[in-house]
Amino acid sequence: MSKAIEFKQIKKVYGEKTVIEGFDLTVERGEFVTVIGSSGCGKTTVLKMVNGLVIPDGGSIFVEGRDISEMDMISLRRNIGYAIQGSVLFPHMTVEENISYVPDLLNKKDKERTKKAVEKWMGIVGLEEDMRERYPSELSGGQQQRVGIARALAASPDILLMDEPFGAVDEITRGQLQTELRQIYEKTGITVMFVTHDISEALKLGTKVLVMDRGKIEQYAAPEDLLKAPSTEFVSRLVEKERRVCTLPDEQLADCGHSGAAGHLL
Ligand SMILES: Nc1ncnc2c1ncn2[C@@H]1O[C@H](COP(=O)(O)OP(=O)(O)OP(=O)(O)O)[C@@H](O)[C@H]1O
Repeated sequence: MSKAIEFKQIKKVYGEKTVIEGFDLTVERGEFVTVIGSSGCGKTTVLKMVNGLVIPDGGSIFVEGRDISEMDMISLRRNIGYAIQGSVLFPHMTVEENISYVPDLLNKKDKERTKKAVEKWMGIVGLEEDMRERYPSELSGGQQQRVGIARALAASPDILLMDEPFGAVDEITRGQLQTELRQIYEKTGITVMFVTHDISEALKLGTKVLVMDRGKIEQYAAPEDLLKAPSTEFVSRLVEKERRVCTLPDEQLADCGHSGAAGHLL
């Protein structure tokens, strides 16, 4: 596997407060990394540093092998999809216009190609054809979230950053969106970094889980390893409920499907 994202000795200071220091992380290409940790521990900051929305105060970040401080932000972001919680759609644009916004910038002349991309992604995220002409205010929260995901994916980025993208939807929609996202990931082989507060979601979706506390990495491991061998007290407490939901012996934990009902633990 080659490296998609690499953080080397990253430091971030807000005002007087150092929120991240000595942060090293490698995300291999094709990995689905879920990021979980206590509130305010720096998850969003880490994510936003990948697409240059937050600039580190020390260290280097490499995306697909290139130091992002030497790249122009437009070409960096072109290759990185970004979806966040709630509706961040352009309210004055239809569903179609929202999804085609970035592809339109990229294939200015090829309207047909953009139209096909919109059609394809609406289908994949489960949006009905007749929603094309609607405005965000005419959609439910779950539908708006789907448009947000389609928009993040429509330019076919190699990397997808998601910050609690399912935080504002009901449990059923959330389950559907999780399944759809996992299928998109399996079909496209995209590299994903996904921030969540929900340990069940982190274990269910991730091929690797990054557990953070106060700007530091507590553990970075496959879900089954987190359950089998939590490396700190913090991780142990985090996965405790999941382990109780799974009443299998340790060696079979990997097969339990990580589908416990722990909900929001943090
Ligand atoms: N622009 C900013 N200015 C000052 N402090 C900030 C800024 N952005 C974040 N912080 C602080 O940095 C710390 C890390 O914030 P961040 O949003 O990365 O945490 P998080 O783990 O994503 O939090 P949560 O889980 O609550 O969303 C917090 O203490 C936060 O208050």
